Amino acid sequence: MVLNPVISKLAGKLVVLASASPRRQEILRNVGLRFEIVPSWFKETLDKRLFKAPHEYAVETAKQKALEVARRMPIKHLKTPDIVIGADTIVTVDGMILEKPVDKHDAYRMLSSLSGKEHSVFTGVAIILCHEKENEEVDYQLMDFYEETKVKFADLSEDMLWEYINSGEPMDKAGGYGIQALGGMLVEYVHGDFLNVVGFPLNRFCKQLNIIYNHSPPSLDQEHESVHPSHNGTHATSVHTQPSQSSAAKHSSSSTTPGQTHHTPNSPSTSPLHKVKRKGNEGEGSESLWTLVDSLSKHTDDRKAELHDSENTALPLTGSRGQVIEISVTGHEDCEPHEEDLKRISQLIDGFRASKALFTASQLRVFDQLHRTPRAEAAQVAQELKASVKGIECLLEACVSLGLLKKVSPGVSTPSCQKALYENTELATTLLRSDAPFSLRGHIQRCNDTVWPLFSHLESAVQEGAPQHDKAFGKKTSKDVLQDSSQDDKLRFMSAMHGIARVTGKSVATAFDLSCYKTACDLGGCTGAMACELTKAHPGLSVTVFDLPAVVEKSEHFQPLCGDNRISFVAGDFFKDELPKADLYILARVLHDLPEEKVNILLKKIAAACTTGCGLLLSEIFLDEERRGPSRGLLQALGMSEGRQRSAEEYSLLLKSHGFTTTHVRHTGNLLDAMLCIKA
Ligand SMILES: C[S@@+](CC[C@H](N)C(=O)[O-])C[C@H]1O[C@@H](n2cnc3c(N)ncnc32)[C@H](O)[C@@H]1O
Repeated sequence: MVLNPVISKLAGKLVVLASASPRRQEILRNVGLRFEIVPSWFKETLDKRLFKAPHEYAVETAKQKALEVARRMPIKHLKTPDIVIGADTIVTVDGMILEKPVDKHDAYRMLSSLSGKEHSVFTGVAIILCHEKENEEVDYQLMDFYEETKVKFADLSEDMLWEYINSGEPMDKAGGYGIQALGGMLVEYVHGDFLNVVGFPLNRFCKQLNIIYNHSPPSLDQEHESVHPSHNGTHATSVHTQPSQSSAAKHSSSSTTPGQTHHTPNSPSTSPLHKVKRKGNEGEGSESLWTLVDSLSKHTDDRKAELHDSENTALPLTGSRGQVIEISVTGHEDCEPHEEDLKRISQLIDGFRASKALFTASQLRVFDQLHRTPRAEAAQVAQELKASVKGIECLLEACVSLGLLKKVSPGVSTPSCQKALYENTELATTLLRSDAPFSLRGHIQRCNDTVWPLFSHLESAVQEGAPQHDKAFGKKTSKDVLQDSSQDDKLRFMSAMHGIARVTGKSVATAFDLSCYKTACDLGGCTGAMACELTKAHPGLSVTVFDLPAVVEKSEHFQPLCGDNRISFVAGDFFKDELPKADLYILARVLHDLPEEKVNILLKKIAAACTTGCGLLLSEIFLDEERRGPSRGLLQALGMSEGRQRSAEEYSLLLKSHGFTTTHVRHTGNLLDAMLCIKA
């Protein structure tokens, strides 16, 4: 077994995986490799047309990813890794390279092109060894390889395709499928390394590591080892003793950004900072390839220039194996931030101002006032709202810039001294007026009154690992805040829930065919907004809204919502009381807020109340598998006291542990996603 000796050689070394893919992380973790994860900033934007074969593209992308991290770490993280691993997986069919789909239609295009056919999955892997020298320069040596696996898909019907796409699984996967999960059902056969399809060719990687650590790599002064073609045809290399330039290197040099000077032997550098040569030389029996990639000074002056390179630039490092490559890196240039990055960061910095401007306008009822009296001057609005003209003028202008209000220019015939007039945008009319059917005013108020104070103590919340209810409200937990709240506060809470349920209810209620169910029970159904959408969408369904007595008592404030006599309210505590009988239970925005033990108590109770075939409709924000988004879920988690946000897969596993099988997952595109599970 090649792995164990390699693992022990890696002990104590800083191994870095330049990939955020949880699948790659899992594969490597499962074999006991200890590593840090530093996702690469290199964007996968190399021009595919410039590569003769698809695997060259995958290998080049893997190299660029690994190199970007290897070069960034000494500068940004102030530590030099010993080894950086980069990988890129692509799917090819009919001469096309398929990466990750950008949206559902792209996923459809990809999956339908794979239907009934054999395709290839290539993973390019780059291993970069970093050698820190005494003068604080870092030298990099590169080894790369790729693995090909053939996969055949069954014929996929339209229904199957869409069902799979709507599961959300295709979105972050090369070729639009994940063989290790639901996508496995689409596959007829796999020829080659299965893990290569998952995202990392482990077997081949271990062999390469074995070559690195059990045959010592060449010193930088030595001639470098060369490669032989591998037996499985996945890796064809040749040995060159003469300098030559590969097509990939030629092409990628054309993508060099202004300010950089990357040179191949055919275009020597005029002012190289580092000039590095690699010589090809055949080494008997060896399978390794070493490329001296680059030297990078850690001195401060050079850092700026190197950062500039490291952001997302395709460096023409190597061509095909065994060729002489020269690289020169110009330094001492100012690192200009990208325009996009500046926009993004200033949006984030100003985000709190925008939120607070919206909260204030909503609180002062600016949108209600402009609905009553559209096209009003700031002074008029100020007078009605009993606020200062100066303050209201600033607020109205800010709201215009945020797209909440429109500023109507005085007409041509009106005197130029006439003041600007303000009116609601459509967004304000639909969502911000307090009497709009889909008003989010209650939710906005709650954000202002409850979330804002909590977030102003975020630093201590993060330091202590707990939200700061005591600092913000003088109460211990969110439950205490709710319990001790006045009748008005309770109504406000319900109004906040109501707004979100109104805007999301239809997407959730229509996400699945529920025609087989006759009775539903919405546990924690609050004002009955979801029940209303469910009865509208499913004419044969009656819904019981089950909530705490204090909530049910006040539900009449929100009635009649849709005047349907198929909706009834039952007061109770779902942890203590018997649950109303139903053949479909609904849990919308309940589980994420509960501590694990309470989640299990509740699910156990529901499972006990269910007979076989009984449904459970869950509606929550589903995080993506890698927990990289959506940010509204992750930001919400920052202020949560007891619960946790989960991915669809995590919910699915949780429900499975209580005897429910997930049949459908819908990323609705609305604020909440949905999952339908059946009691097995
Ligand atoms: C976050 S709100 C969600 C409301 C609604 N499902 C929605 O999506 O808009 C949680 C709801 O669960 C209710 N709830 C909390 N604890 C409960 C309990 N022990 N028994 C019954 N309902 C409860 C709350 O009163 C509240 O209406």
